[in-house]
Amino acid sequence: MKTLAIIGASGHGKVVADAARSCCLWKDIVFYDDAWPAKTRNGNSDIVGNTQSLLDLDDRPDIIVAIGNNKVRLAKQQQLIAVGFTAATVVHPRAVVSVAAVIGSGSVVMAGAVVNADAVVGVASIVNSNAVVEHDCVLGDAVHISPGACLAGGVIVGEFSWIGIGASAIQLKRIGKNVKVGAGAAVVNDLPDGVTAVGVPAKIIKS
Ligand SMILES: CC(=O)SCCNC(=O)CCNC(=O)[C@H](O)C(C)(C)COP(=O)(O)OP(=O)(O)OC[C@H]1O[C@@H](n2cnc3c(N)ncnc32)[C@H](O)[C@@H]1OP(=O)(O)O
Repeated sequence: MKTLAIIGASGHGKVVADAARSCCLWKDIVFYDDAWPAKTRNGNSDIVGNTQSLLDLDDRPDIIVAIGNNKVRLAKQQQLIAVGFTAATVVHPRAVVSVAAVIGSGSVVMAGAVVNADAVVGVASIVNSNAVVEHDCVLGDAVHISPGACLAGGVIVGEFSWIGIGASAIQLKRIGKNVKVGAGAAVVNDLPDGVTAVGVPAKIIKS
């Protein structure tokens, strides 16, 4: 068994650590954060180094980046993969993921989440607690589906988009890249790249 290094000693990182511990796939789970050595603890866990400390290791752990910002998370994952690290995929044992779904490397699926048949989740993505990604959805890289958000069948979400807590999208809608869907919104129309949409039904408030 290898060690899992979680990069990003954040609240999200704590939840990733809990999910990873529940998987029992790693002998040890440790945090790295560029705020180290000024910051040495994340909740009840030690932060053992920063990115440079990780790069200096001879015995390389698996990595998972737990940085909330979608673009920063993917960039950090790509930086580490480029020098030979392997990005783990963490699926909480109380998530339900279809055998016919694909979860990209470095992505996490939290407790209570459902990813149904033929759904595709890109790399470095977050399917957060109790979120639902229905059958045939296609999520780009570095997407975040917040807790309790629900995507009906066949929804497409572009890279770097963030679906807010408790939001939903009806079937077959296309949500572009770099989109923010506000907490509690209901997406009933396609959304173009780069917009922020809120409300029920979701309306664009920023482009
Ligand atoms: C485990 C975790 O914690 S995961 C994280 C979960 N968190 C979330 O899901 C948060 C989702 N984020 C939101 O909903 C945000 O409010 C966003 C991204 C939609 C908008 O954020 P900002 O771009 O900063 O917009 P801002 O706060 O300036 O609000 C702009 C307007 O939209 C309104 N608004 C913002 N969010 C919403 C919303 N979810 N629903 C309805 N109206 C909203 C504001 O009241 C404001 O209205 P006003 O201009 O009449 O005053």
